[in-house]
Amino acid sequence: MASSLLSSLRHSFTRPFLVRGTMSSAPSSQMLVAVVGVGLVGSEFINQLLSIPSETSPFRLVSLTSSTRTVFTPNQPITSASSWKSTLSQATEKPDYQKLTTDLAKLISPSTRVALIDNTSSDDVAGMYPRWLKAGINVITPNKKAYSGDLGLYEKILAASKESGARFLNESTVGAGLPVISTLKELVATGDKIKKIEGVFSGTMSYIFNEFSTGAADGPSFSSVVSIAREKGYTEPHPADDLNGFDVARKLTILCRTISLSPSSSSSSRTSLPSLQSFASVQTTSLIPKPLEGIPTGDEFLSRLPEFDADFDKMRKEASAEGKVLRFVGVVDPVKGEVKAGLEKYPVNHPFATSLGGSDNIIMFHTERYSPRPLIIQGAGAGAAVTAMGVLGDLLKLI
Ligand SMILES: NC(=O)C1=CN([C@@H]2O[C@H](COP(=O)(O)OP(=O)(O)OC[C@H]3O[C@@H](n4cnc5c(N)ncnc54)[C@H](OP(=O)(O)O)[C@@H]3O)[C@@H](O)[C@H]2O)C=CC1
Ligand SMILES: N[C@@H](CC=O)C(=O)O
Ligand code: NA
Repeated sequence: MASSLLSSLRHSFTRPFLVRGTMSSAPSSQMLVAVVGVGLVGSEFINQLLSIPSETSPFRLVSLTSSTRTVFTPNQPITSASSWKSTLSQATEKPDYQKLTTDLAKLISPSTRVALIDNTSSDDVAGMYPRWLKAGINVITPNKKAYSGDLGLYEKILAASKESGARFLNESTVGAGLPVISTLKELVATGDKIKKIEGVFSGTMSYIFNEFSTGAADGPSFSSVVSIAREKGYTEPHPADDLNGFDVARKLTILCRTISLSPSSSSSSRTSLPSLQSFASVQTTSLIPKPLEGIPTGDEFLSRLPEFDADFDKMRKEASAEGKVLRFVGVVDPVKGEVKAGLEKYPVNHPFATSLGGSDNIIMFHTERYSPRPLIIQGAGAGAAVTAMGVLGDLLKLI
C-alpha cells in the first residue's frame, strides 16, 4: 500500500532539498520521523518504514530512542534496515525527552514537518504528548496509555493539538491495524448514531479462548495457551495487563472518547455514555487469580499460573455442558449508558465461536444506518506486523 501510494506522489514530491547544509535528492516537502520504543512493534515499524524506496519517500528517520539509548541524526537520516539496531546499540547518549522535544521542534519549517512515533507502553512517554503536540510535533502511537488514562491528560492532548494544529493518530490502539478508529470517526463525523459497539477486542484473549474453549469439555491447559500467546507477541509486555481485562477496558475507553470527539456526533449518543475518568471506570471482570495479583514480572506471573489451571478447566467444562464456549468481550452501549468488559458464554454456533481464529478481533458497529445488521470488522487484532502497519498507515495519513 505504502509504495503504490507513494509512487503516485513521486512527481509532486521529488526535488532537491536542504537540511542543515546537506544537499540530497529527496522530496521537497518532508516528514522527519522520530521513533521512541524499538521492541516488537517498534522494530517492525522501522523495517516497514525503511522498506519504502527512499527516492519516493517523504519520510526521513532522524531519531531512535530505546529505554536506555538515543540517537538524533537529522543530517544523516537512518536508511538501513540491517544496521539501525547496531547504530542504536552503539549510541552513548541516554534518552532525554526534553532535549528531544527541543531538537525536533527546531527542525520544523514550512517545508518540514515532524512526527514522533511512540511504540512503547510507557506512561512517562505518553505523558509527553501534550508537550510534543504543543511544539508542533505530530504524535502517532499504538500505546493506549494516554488516550485511555486520566481524563486530564487526554484533555491536555486535545487542547495542545488544537492549539498547534499538530495531529495525534492512534489507529493501532484498538484492533491493531484493523480500521476501527478511522471507521468510527467516519461514522460519527458523517452523522450516524452509534447504538452499540460490541466485540472481541483483545488479540490475546481471542487467541487464548479460541484455543482453550472450543466447545469440548477438555483441551490444552489455560496456562499453556497464555504462554503461547506471549511467545507469539500478542500480549502486553506483562501478560497480566491482558488477563485483568484492563487492555480491553482501555480500548473501550478510547472508543467512547472517539465517539465524544466528533462535534457532529449526535448529542444523544454523546450524553448517554458515562463520562469515563479513565479506563478504571469501565466495569471490568479480571481473570487474574487473587494470589497472582500484583506480581511484578511477566515471567514470575507465568511460572505461577499453572497453579490455577484446574479453576479454568472447571469453567470450560461448565460452558461445554451448556453447549457453549467462553469468550472475553467488550461492549460500548450509548443507549443503555453501559461500558463493560468480561468473560461471557456463547452458543457453539455463535459468530464469536465459529468465525474467530488466532488473534482475531471482531468488532460490530450497530448504528442507526447499519441496522438491523451491524457493520463488522474482523481480522488479526494483535501481532507486530499488523500493529506496525496501522502505525505506518497513520503516518501516511499525515501526508
Ligand atoms: N504487540 C501487539 O500486538 C500490539 C501492541 N500494541 C501496543 O504497542 C506498544 C508496543 O508493544 P510491543 O512492541 O508489543 O511491546 P514491547 O515490550 O516489545 O516493546 C516496548 C518497547 O518500549 C521500550 N520502552 C519502554 N519504556 C521506554 C521509554 N521510557 N523510552 C523508550 N523506550 C521505552 C521497551 O524497552 P525495554 O525492553 O528496554 O524496556 C520495549 O523495547 C504497546 O503500547 C502495546 O500496547 C498495540 C496493538 C497490538
Ligand atoms: N495485548 C493486546 C495487543 C494489542 O492491543 C491484545 O492482545 O489485543
Ligand atoms: Na485499529
